[in-house]
Amino acid sequence: MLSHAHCVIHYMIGVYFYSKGMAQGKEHRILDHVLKNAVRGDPQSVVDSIDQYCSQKEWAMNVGDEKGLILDQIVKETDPSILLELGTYCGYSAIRIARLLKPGARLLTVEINPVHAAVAKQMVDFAGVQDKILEGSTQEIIPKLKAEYRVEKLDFVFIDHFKDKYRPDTQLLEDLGLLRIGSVLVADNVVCPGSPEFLEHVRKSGRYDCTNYPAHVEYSEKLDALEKAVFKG
Ligand SMILES: C[S@@+](CC[C@H](N)C(=O)[O-])C[C@H]1O[C@@H](n2cnc3c(N)ncnc32)[C@H](O)[C@@H]1O
Ligand SMILES: [Mg+2]
Repeated sequence: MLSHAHCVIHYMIGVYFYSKGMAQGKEHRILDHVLKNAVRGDPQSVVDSIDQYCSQKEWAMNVGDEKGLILDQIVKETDPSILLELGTYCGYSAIRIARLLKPGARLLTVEINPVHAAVAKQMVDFAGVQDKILEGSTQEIIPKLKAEYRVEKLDFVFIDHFKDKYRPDTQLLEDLGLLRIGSVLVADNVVCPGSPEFLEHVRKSGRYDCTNYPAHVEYSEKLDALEKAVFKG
């Protein structure tokens, strides 16, 4: 059994680490790195700074620089006005996409974890982009997009949250009439960890034109891919 002295020592060690910021999670350490090293109002420097930290210090589940370049290319080709992201995490991909958007375009991004959403809000604010972070689950927020967030149809959707939610959330977007002919869905991690039900749906339902973009898991050499699925109606 721990003696009282042990407990006091434990507590003092805890206070020491907390005061040094070491009790914070990885997401706060990524944010601290950005706040110290990137330039306020410069989204490219925020993206670069996150990539630098996560490739050199601590791995994190941002889409990353390699798949990010493919994502950039698809966003540029699509030139979207209304965008939805499923899974914000620290805001990396939301900032990456936002830096390519024309004035007046709107990106809404949904995050279920309040710690991630809070970090992303500070990251987006520091980067100086206009992304709107909606805190809650995609299943709860997607049905509110039309009435509460003035979304008629989505031009672009980046799907990067829990892999078993890719297919039901895609079907929810279809059922609620949020997709138009030509809406572009881009799904991350379709190889690793993979989302086979989603791939089967977009490739076999006859409702999408699909393209696969092989790449690697962020900050690693493990194989992964993005899937682009263009809605045909
Ligand atoms: C892979 S990370 C997103 C990375 C981000 N797109 C990027 O590239 O910077 C997945 C995020 O989705 C969130 N998430 C998982 N399931 C969700 C759901 N059903 N609704 C909203 N967010 C969800 C997780 O909390 C996590 O922060
Ligand atoms: Mg991902």
